[in-house]
Amino acid sequence: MSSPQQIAQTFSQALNLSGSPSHAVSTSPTQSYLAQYMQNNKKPTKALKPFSTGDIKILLLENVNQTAIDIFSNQGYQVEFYKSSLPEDELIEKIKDVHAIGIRSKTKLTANVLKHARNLVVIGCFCIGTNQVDLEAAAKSGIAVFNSPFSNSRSVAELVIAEIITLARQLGDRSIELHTGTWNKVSSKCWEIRGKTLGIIGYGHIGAQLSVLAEAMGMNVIYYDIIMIMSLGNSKQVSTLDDLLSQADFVSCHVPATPETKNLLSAPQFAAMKDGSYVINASRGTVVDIPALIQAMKAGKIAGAAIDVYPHEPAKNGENLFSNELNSWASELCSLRNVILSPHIGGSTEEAQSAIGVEVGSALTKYINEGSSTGAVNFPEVALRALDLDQQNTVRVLYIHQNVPGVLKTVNNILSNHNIEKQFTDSRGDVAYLMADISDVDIIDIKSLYEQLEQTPYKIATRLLY
Ligand SMILES: NC(=O)c1ccc[n+]([C@@H]2O[C@H](COP(=O)([O-])OP(=O)(O)OC[C@H]3O[C@@H](n4cnc5c(N)ncnc54)[C@H](O)[C@@H]3O)[C@@H](O)[C@H]2O)c1
Ligand SMILES: O=C(O)CC[C@@H](O)C(=O)O
Repeated sequence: MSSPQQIAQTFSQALNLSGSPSHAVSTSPTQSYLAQYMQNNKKPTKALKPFSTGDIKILLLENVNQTAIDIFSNQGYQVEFYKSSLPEDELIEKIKDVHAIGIRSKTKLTANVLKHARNLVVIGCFCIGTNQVDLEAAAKSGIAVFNSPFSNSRSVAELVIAEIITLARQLGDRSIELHTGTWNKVSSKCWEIRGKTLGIIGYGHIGAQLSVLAEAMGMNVIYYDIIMIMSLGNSKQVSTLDDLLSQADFVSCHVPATPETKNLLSAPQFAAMKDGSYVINASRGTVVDIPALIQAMKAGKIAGAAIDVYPHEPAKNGENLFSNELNSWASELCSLRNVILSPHIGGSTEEAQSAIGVEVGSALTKYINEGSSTGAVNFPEVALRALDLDQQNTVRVLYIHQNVPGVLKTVNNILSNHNIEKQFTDSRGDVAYLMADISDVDIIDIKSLYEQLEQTPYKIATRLLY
């Protein structure tokens, strides 16, 4: 029979974190098991404990809200926080060791950046848009991505209402004039919004909210979307973008950044709009072709525009929009009358940011602690009831793998010496995710289980929670 010292050595090897595979999250619990074992030379009654949350490192960029920092700190995670995004070389350095990263819209998590992330298990986009992340590269590396699908929708819709009125009344110009002392009391080409038609492109969370607010103010609402969507109130879906452009006095974009929505509004679309109509873009900077908009405004076709998002946005506050040579149109746009420019603040309210912090912070915590991927945008959605910590010697197996035949047979064979209490598996594209709670697991089994799962040819990432 092995002496306690021999067993201690075996456990230490199993635990050696420097040699341990990147997705294993376990340190002190097993050490405490070991201590008990060495004292008594018999198995402790409660051998396995959850991994130590103090080992989890989280990198938060772009001034993610305090509510998220509080959630992570309360878990005991190590949190590193930055107000702005980071240049790519610094990001690559920082991302190497962290288990989770929280970003907003500026940080580009490309395949090149992600390939340096040795321990990363999850990405939190503390916003709606996820176009800044290479979602496929993340999934193929076993990294789940979460966002906040609607916590800032109302804030964006309210900003757009403000912009519609501001454009209709040329309020921005009057304010700029009076800031330099010029009194310019005019009513020519200033309108009420009551009775005017708002055309919404993209009738999702934001478009639908906007529709309700606009109707409450007496506007007629039409919308265009690539899918059939139930209209709210008296709004009406039109079947083509041209239908919308030819009828609307105000056109507001609320679509995601996709190859199909790149330059969705460009010269031909501006030409199809009503004379003297207005353009609003608070979606993504790729959706409206700004040089074409400038030409349409100079020609008098478009009477005003409100732009909140840009193709190349500064990385932090204080940086100049004009200094990026890719924004060479910026000074020409600024010289035009009745143009409202805002620095991507559609979702920037206290209410939205704190709700997003709670929502995404909680999703990340659930994924790290329990493996639950419900709500992930790039990943199979898999969840089991929380691991029953009072149950003896139970381990949760999280196994992310290629979606190919034969995996379940192999994995269940590896687990077959244990009681599989519950199991759930699902796939999305090329990636599948299996979660199983197994009991009757001795601490010595854990290393062996881990190694066997890691050696399977389809493995993307393995985590064992206990
Ligand atoms: N300015 C900001 O601060 C801010 C804040 C939040 C969201 N956003 C952006 O707003 C956009 C919309 O957000 P949401 O929450 O309403 O999204 P959503 O997914 O709920 O709705 C988007 C809608 O656009 C439709 N759509 C997609 N492609 C289309 C196309 N080619 N033509 C017409 N319709 C199309 C979809 O079918 C969907 O109904 C996103 O890009 C998001 O990133 C910006
Ligand atoms: O807060 C941000 O940076 C992004 C806001 C918005 O564009 C979103 O996608 O939710």
